[in-house]
Parts: sequence; C-alpha cells; structure tokens
Amino acid sequence: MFTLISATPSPYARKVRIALAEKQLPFTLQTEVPWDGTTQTPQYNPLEKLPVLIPEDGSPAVFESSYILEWLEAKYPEKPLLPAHDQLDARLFAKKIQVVADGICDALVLAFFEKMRAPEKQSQPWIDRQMRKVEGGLKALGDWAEQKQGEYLVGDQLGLADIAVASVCGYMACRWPDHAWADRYPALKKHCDMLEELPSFKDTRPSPQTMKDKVV
Ligand SMILES: N[C@@H](CCC(=O)N[C@@H](CS(=O)(=O)O)C(=O)NCC(=O)O)C(=O)O
Repeated sequence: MFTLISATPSPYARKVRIALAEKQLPFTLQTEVPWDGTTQTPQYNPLEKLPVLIPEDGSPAVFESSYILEWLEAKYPEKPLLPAHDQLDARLFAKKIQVVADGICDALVLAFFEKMRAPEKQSQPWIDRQMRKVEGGLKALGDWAEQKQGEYLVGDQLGLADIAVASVCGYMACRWPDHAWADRYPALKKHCDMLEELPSFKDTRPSPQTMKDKVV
C-alpha cells in the first residue's frame, strides 16, 4: 500500500505514522536520517524533507506532514480524523491546533541546529527568538488542553489535533527532557499521557538519532 520515509525522533513523521495506524492503512516504515547523504528524501521531495508517503501503485509521492494528513483524510475518509464537514469551525480549529504544534516543532528544529554550530558562530538572539515561539506555542496548547469540553481536544473522538499535540509533546520529552512544560501545563501533560496509552501512540514513541554528516 505505502512506504513511509520517517526518522526516529520526527514529530512530523509520527503524526503520519499514527494516522496510518488509526486508519488501518498498511505501510512499510523506511527509517532514515534526513541530514545524512544516504537519505532518499531528495528522490521524492524537492524540499528534501521527511516524512514522505510513497504509494506503492507508482502514483506520485506525498510530502509535508500536514498535507500528507489532508491527503489521507481525503483519500481514506474512514476512520475520520477531523469532525464532519458540517462542523466547519471545529475542523478549522483542529487544523489551527496542528499549525501551532507544528510551529513549535519548527522553532525547536531551528534552535537545535543553531546550537550545533561552533559556539562562536551561534546567535543567542536567534535561539532566544525560537525558544520564545516554543514557549508561546506551548502556552496555547496548554490553554486548549485546559478548555477542552470532552476527552479529546476537538469533537468527541481522537483526531488531528490530538495527534499533532502528542507528537510535539513527545518530541519535547525526547529532545528537551529537562523542559518544564509538563509541570507548567498539567492539563496538557494529562491529555498527552492519556493519548500515549493508545496503541498507535505507544507504537510510535520517538527516540533520538545520530547524524553522521556535518549539517551546519
Ligand atoms: N514542515 C515539514 C517539516 C519536516 C521536517 O523538518 N523534517 C525533518 C526531519 S525531522 O526534524 O522531522 O526529524 C527533515 O527532513 N529535515 C531535513 C532538512 O531540513 O533538510 C513537515 O511538516 O513535514
């Protein structure tokens, strides 16, 4: 059915792995280090990033995690990961939560690589700017977790917002284990703990990877 190019710590790829599992779509996991010269991402994605979803019927590869999820929802609507089409505001809210979750990941990645530079080449103002986005994003997620009406962040079933939020919080736990988000946002921590017990989350827990090639 599919091959998914993924990386062990990737919060973006984890979203897709969870969605494929929730939709019971079989796939082969191809785990790579996208910064190593051995990566196959450039063969499928001009932006050279994973995740990349490769249909095994030869149709074009699908890339950019939020687009992959939109593509999956359109092509394979069962099990839905968004509220019904007549729930427009709820659908848009779920996508907004994903925007913030992914934006936190983007800022974390930028800060991570800035810190990989030689100390004298690192820009502290740039790192501070990225971490400010992380803190602001986490506060928004914390607020939404506190305000949720039911068991899930949007609507009455597991959805895109839950998947995106658990993916970024799992990434924090993996790459920034000393960060105080869990203490600062107990409702967010409680929500993620609940999600992490679901099989599709348990089976996709992130782990660090080692990069061989020099990146910055
Ligand atoms: N916006 C993209 C971001 C994907 C991304 O940054 N992927 C990283 C890997 S990871 O950070 O998710 O582990 C990558 O392939 N980076 C390679 C590069 O930026 O050259 C998405 O949501 O798919």
